[in-house]
Amino acid sequence: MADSTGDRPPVLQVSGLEYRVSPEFSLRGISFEVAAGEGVAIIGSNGAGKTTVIRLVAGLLKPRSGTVAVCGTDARRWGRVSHHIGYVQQAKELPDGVTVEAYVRYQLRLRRADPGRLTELLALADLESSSGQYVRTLSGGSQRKLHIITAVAHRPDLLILDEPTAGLDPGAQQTLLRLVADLKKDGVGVLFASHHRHELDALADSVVVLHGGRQAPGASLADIARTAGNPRLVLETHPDDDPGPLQEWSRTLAARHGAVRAVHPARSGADVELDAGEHPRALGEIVTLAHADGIALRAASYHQATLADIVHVIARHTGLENRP
Ligand SMILES: Nc1ncnc2c1ncn2[C@@H]1O[C@H](COP(=O)(O)OP(=O)(O)OP(=O)(O)O)[C@@H](O)[C@H]1O
Repeated sequence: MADSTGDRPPVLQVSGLEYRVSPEFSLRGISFEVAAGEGVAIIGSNGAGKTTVIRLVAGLLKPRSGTVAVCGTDARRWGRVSHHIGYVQQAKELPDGVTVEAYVRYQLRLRRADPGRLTELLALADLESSSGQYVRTLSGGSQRKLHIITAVAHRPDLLILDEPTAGLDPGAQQTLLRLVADLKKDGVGVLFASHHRHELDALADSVVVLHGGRQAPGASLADIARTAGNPRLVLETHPDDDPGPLQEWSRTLAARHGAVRAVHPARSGADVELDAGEHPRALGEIVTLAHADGIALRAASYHQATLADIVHVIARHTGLENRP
């Protein structure tokens, strides 16, 4: 990890972690830190070992070697460190016939947290008006928010999340990411496993890249951005048509659309480079502009490297791809 954590104290220090999952798969030499208020993403393709690292840090598995220290205390002294940790598993069932209020009250008792936090926690997740609703009837996004507020009920220093927005619609994803970002601002260190760029953009200050149970040495968020390149739009005319008018028209786009960084002529049209980040509306907006100006398009498409693409490139560059 090359990204700066300033002078905030570490809430998690993982050093030389090794764990054998099966004869076919082991984690080897995993080392990283999470500082107070810092977000650290663990990324990697399917089966790279992300959940295994999460479960080791959450105390559900015991490492074969290496150390995990939480707020400066060795995690083998679990009784001393468990109250520093809040953990939200990937898929967690909620009970039948229990209201939101009753569930949060129960979790506060379970975690020996201040019972007076009920109102504050419900407000944090915007769940006040749902307090009388049965937890099983909440939307997926609200259920996930409920898990997060109960995981932080005892004011842990480290929040651990496995794929925080998986399965949620875009609106619920944004709400959830805002909730976790607010917790970071309050000084909670956040460790999360992720497959999605938008989660990194919203929460990550640094990154751990895994491939086949090993860690890409020194991989940083800057490497991710560099490897991803910028998103682009490909605008095409019919192959039998002259692409000149489309190319001529597309040259005006940089001045007319805020996300357009550069335009390059291509064989059957134009390649429109956008600024870094995600631009979910840019394609529709630019097609609308073309239509309004009488420009005939045969096809228009949006291209952005996925995290899986990026991880493969980093694994190849760092030599991890060919290691046994
Ligand atoms: N109980 C188990 N028995 C045998 N192999 C397992 C077991 N649990 C996990 N594995 C294997 O360990 C490896 C790492 O799994 P892990 O769930 O940590 O990966 P991951 O990066 O979180 O994957 P995903 O992105 O698909 O969730 C995988 O190859 C998986 O098949």
